[in-house]
Amino acid sequence: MTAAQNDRSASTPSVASAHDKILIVDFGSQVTQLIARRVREDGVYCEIVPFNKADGAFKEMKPKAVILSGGPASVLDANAPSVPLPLLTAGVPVLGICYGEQTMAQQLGGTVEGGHHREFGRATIEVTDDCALFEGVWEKGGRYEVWMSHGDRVTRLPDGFRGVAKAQGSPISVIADDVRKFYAMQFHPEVVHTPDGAKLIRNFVRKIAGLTGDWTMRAFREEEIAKIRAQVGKGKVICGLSGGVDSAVAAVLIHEAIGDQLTCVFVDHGLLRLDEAKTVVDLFRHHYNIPLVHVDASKQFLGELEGVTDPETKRKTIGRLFIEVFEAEAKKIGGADFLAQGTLYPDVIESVSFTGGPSVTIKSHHNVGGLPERMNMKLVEPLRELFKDEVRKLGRELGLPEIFVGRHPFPGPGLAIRCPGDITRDKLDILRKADAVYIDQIRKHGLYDEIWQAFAVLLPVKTVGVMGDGRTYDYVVGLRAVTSTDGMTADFYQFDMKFLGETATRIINEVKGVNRVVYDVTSKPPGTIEWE
Ligand SMILES: Nc1ncnc2c1ncn2[C@@H]1O[C@H](COP(=O)(O)OP(=O)(O)OP(=O)(O)O)[C@@H](O)[C@H]1O
Ligand SMILES: O=c1[nH]c(=O)c2[nH+]cn([C@@H]3O[C@H](COP(=O)(O)O)[C@@H](O)[C@H]3O)c2[nH]1
Ligand SMILES: NC(=O)CC[C@H](N)C(=O)O
Ligand SMILES: [Mg+2]
Repeated sequence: MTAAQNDRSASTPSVASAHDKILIVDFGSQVTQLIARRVREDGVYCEIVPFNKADGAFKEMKPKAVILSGGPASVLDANAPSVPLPLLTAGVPVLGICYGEQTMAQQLGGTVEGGHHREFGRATIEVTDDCALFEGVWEKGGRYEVWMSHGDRVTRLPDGFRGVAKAQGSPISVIADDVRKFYAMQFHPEVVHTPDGAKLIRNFVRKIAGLTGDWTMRAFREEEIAKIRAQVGKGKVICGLSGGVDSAVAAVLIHEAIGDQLTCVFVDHGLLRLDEAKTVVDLFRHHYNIPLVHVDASKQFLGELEGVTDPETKRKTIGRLFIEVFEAEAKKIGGADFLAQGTLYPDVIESVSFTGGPSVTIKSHHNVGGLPERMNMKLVEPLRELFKDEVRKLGRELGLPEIFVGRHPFPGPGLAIRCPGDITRDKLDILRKADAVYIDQIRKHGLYDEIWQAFAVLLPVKTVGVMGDGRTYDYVVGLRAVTSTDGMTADFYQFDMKFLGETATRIINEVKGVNRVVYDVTSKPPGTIEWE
């Protein structure tokens, strides 16, 4: 297979599953995946499929309802993406969001115009009529806060529709056809900045489309086990195990499915944190009776990364080397047909820009966008549709100890992407020590579980200091800590200054080579969590 085949649609539709399903048609919005989250929070299974594959997926999946995402295109452009017609004539309820509303309105005979009243960010909407979508949430005459991000707007209703809400930049902001159960809105109900958005989506999913909410982590577990068995047959599987939440959950799930056909491989690439290799291997062997190979590949990784400064080159080099190591290990156990990874949905979304409804590549996660073009093993990625908090739930469902489930995420490329610029053993050594002090401080103050992810970064700058009456010219360490639910958006953590001061003092006193510490107060967006 090729890396390009890893498109952002979660997987092939799960025909085997008997659950009520929703098909989300993706027009390339950066927040499409949040629609999926909201739907799943209602206990309803859903899959995201790019608009140009929606026709086939609709036939195969037989969803009970369809949701159309937003997107960067304009329906006024030539060759603008559209909804495959069978989705609009099959008699299933449809919810259009932003671009989804615009294309639905235009395809059904209404008019969309652009260029005059752009609305970005918070906006107020006024409900002008009752509507099934608003039931129990919004009332006629009420004004409510929503989040908008558009330039085009619907200016004439298609036949059968009525307008039920208006906003300043979009006088026909929510449209409804109760007979066909078609509803659409100009704002984004899927983002948390639309405070009642989740309830509106729930009304569509549960009340209007009548789905029952029968999708649970227990069901997911059973279905994935069946899928893994069907995919793998009697083949052998190697699972990349990092000690992180995702690969631990993937390994335990796959082991439940295929038992001793599975071998785990832990790669020490020389980019791990202080004592991490030993801790992970001991911990896993102590809790699980799953064969685990510990490979020391640090020479190979650090050798090839010498002099590499560009973040994407680092990521791609690391992605390729991981696969080389996995393939070598596969040979040693007499060949393996499959490579399992704990890839999650956000890894896929951030890595891939898909053609047709362009969402851009932010960074190539080593396990998705960083994979080499040609690979001998086929991928087994049972968590590819899930968000981190869902994986944690699944981990608890599988009985994994909290020490695995509650761990902060750690990126596969490791300290390589926390050492901007070129990577040397000396720099890695300094970074390891500083990071260990920082995490020790966080644990001592009982803050570990409040924080989603925390780490130190070694900046490629030296500054002047004065220590013991002498001049120093040493590195700067940046500290990062964020809160998040799924890693897609994040806020910096608000430590008190006393904690930061104490931590800076400890780092400078205990780590030779550092004479200054700074704290990163950037949220995501506009920053990302990691620095590269
Ligand atoms: N050191 C490693 N050895 C073997 N496989 C690895 C290693 N680091 C990462 N991987 C593989 O890459 C996948 C993606 O890494 P990622 O860091 O996103 O997940 P994780 O480490 O399992 O969980 P977490 O996000 O909590 O750190 C892992 O699930 C694992 O399959
Ligand atoms: O396994 C991984 N391989 C990667 O290449 C990679 N890049 C980022 N991350 C982790 O993903 C989450 C979001 O990170 P960013 O905000 O930096 O994109 C954070 O939790 C990051 O640590 C990675 N994990
Ligand atoms: N967020 C969106 O879906 C935007 C739709 C369209 N590109 C517009 O600007 O109106
Ligand atoms: Mg990890």
